Amino acid sequence: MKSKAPIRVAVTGAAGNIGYALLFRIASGQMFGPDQPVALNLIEIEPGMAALKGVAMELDDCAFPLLTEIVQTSDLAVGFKDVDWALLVGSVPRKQGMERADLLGINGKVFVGQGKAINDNAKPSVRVVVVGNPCNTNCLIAMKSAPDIPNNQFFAMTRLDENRAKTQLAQKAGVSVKEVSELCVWGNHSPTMFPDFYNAKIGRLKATDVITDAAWLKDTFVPVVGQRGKAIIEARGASSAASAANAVVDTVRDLCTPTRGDFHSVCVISNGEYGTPAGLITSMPIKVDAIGKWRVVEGIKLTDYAKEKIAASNQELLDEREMAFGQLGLSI
Ligand SMILES: NC(=O)c1ccc[n+]([C@@H]2O[C@H](COP(=O)([O-])OP(=O)(O)OC[C@H]3O[C@@H](n4cnc5c(N)ncnc54)[C@H](O)[C@@H]3O)[C@@H](O)[C@H]2O)c1
Repeated sequence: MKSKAPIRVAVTGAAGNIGYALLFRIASGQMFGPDQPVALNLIEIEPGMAALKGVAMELDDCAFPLLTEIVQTSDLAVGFKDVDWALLVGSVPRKQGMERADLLGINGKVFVGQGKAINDNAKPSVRVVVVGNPCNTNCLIAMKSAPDIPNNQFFAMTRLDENRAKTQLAQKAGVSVKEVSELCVWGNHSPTMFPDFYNAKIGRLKATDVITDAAWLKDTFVPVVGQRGKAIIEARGASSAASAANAVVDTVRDLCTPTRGDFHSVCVISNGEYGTPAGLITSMPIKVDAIGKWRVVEGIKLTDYAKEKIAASNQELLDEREMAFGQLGLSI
């Protein structure tokens, strides 16, 4: 049988913690399937190139049958050349004394450059998933900087938040996590996100009929999910890496696969669905149809409490956009 043409995947921040947990899963076939060859374009900034060489050596040493090529570069034009997917993981971390606005401005510049390079070098069908924080606003900036690439090919990641939320509900209910479905995380990938427990299901039941402790849902579950990243840093001394990489695999795989059953949370361009401000990259429930086109799931009923929480998270995104776009001279 003739083998398929490789899918070319660019990963920025490839020598970082998430990169180290992600690349081996892509190369082993967990993202695109066991018969789909992949080529990896690994992108780092200059100081990361030596470590990247070591990562590439380890990829070689795995002798992955599906891995056809490894490109190592700090040149964005080379890194994004002809890619089918651009996974934007690298990002400048917030340092002590740095204001949120400073972080938005510094990363904003990075994502302007990456957006332009994707626009000019990637395949027109490229799909872009932003992981590096603040991922929603970084994604919006990359999207604005890539005017030739349709807006619906840009995504930011809240799947880790969804996975975290599902496990919290499963553990509270004493059931397997596979029993938990229809749990959308709405809004910004930040502590303001809202994991919608009202519409979640546990088995065939409403989650709120299984977990009847409303105070726990509002006052423990929601903040635990929102603060989980911080709790991991406190426990591990480093931020979530393997679980974040796992969520990247989940996100891309589910964007490539027609959805059977449950929807998933992905930050996408809003067209005003559910009252979200149009033009933002915000997290909503997504399904993919038989020809691979994604759409926001319609008809979900939101409680007033949920609407309030989602509006607050989207307001944070509007504020981030204003701060970042002002500094970068981008227009809304
Ligand atoms: N969306 C999510 O759910 C989620 C979850 C966890 C982490 N994150 C974010 O993912 C990002 C990466 O996390 P990590 O733990 O791998 O960080 P890390 O610091 O271990 O690695 C980041 C890597 O990116 C590289 N880098 C920095 N700027 C770059 C640029 N302009 N181009 C290419 N490479 C660049 C660095 O050299 C470094 O190797 C962080 O912003 C983190 O906050 C997001």
